[in-house]
Amino acid sequence: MHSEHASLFAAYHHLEPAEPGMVMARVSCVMAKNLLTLVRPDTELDAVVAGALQHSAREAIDLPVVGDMVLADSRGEKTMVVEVLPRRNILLRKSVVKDLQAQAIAANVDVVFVITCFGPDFNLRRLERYVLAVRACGIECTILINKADLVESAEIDELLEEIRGILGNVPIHAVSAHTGRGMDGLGAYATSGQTICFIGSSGVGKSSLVNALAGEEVMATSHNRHWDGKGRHTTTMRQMLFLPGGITVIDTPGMREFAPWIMDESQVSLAFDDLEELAAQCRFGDCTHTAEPGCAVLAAVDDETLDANRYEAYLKLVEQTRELQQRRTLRGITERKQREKSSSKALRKHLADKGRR
Ligand SMILES: Nc1nc2c(ncn2[C@@H]2O[C@H](COP(=O)(O)OP(=O)(O)OP(=O)(O)O)[C@@H](O)[C@H]2O)c(=O)[nH]1
Ligand SMILES: [Zn+2]
Repeated sequence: MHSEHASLFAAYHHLEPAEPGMVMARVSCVMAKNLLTLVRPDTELDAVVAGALQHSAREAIDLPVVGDMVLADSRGEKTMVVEVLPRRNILLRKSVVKDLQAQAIAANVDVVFVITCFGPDFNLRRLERYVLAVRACGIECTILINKADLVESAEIDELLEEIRGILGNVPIHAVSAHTGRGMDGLGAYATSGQTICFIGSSGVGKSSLVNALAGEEVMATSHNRHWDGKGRHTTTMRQMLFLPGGITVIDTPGMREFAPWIMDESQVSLAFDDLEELAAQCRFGDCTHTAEPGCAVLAAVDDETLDANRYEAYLKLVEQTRELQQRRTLRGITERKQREKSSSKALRKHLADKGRR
């Protein structure tokens, strides 16, 4: 039934539990916080997250996310996910609700399609943030610019050139879900066993592209989708779809913002390999590329071989990363002190109770 996961299950084979009733499965949908759907090569099952796993999770991203490989206990009335197996990768973004926290989008992904579209809403800076976020997670990224049917060829070429100038060598495809233009170029990604995650703002045509890739209507688009009466569509959960040809698609709801989640500076360099190459030629090993003599990065900005906006985006990200690291360290210290305080209080109470007995 779900033979598309065969290669992934093969890769995790050594972790398959021997105990009867324990199964290895992949998370295909996260409905509520602890209500999940799992798939195995032969079946699909509903599950809940075991209490112990919920309690041991230090952060929300430690809990199962769509795409995760998990171990589940199917002996009881309800199948319970007891462990999240080591992830090959995880796509994260900065949480929009909780400062200093990451939000998990999907795990064990082969390629992320960052979708945007031609038209007045196109925003280069936003596209840059999406690409940064994906690359900073060490995941391969491809840009699809949809609705190519709405513009002239010359306009398409101009925009592609501008993006390449700024983002370097990211693969870009101008496509149209409506006419099928450029869809052939996606064949290389759409091979059996691959997991493709679609991200992009609402209305860029993610669902339409999934359908075009599938060659049939596997998803409702905004044309024919049900609305919940509050102006939102009802398919807000992340979900996995299985396309003919053994391709797994993880579709995400349209997101207004996709801020990169970056915990240390080495991740910044993952997203700026062009800049790092230049940095290797700076005179000083600890060059900050802001004022030093012999800085190859500044020289490249001066002679315009490095885009000034890209340079600024880099500096901003490095600064944000340092600030975030500092704040996380401070928060860690406060939390540790609080824990110490409450455990010594508990100990004192325990001793006092013992003394009374
Ligand atoms: N002209 C044109 N319109 C398109 C194309 N692809 C999608 N659309 C239209 O764009 C609108 C949004 O398409 P959807 O596929 O629902 O977009 P989505 O990104 O899935 O939206 P969310 O689910 O809200 O994130 C619909 O009216 C589509 O008909 C295309 O290639 N060309
Ligand atoms: Zn430098």
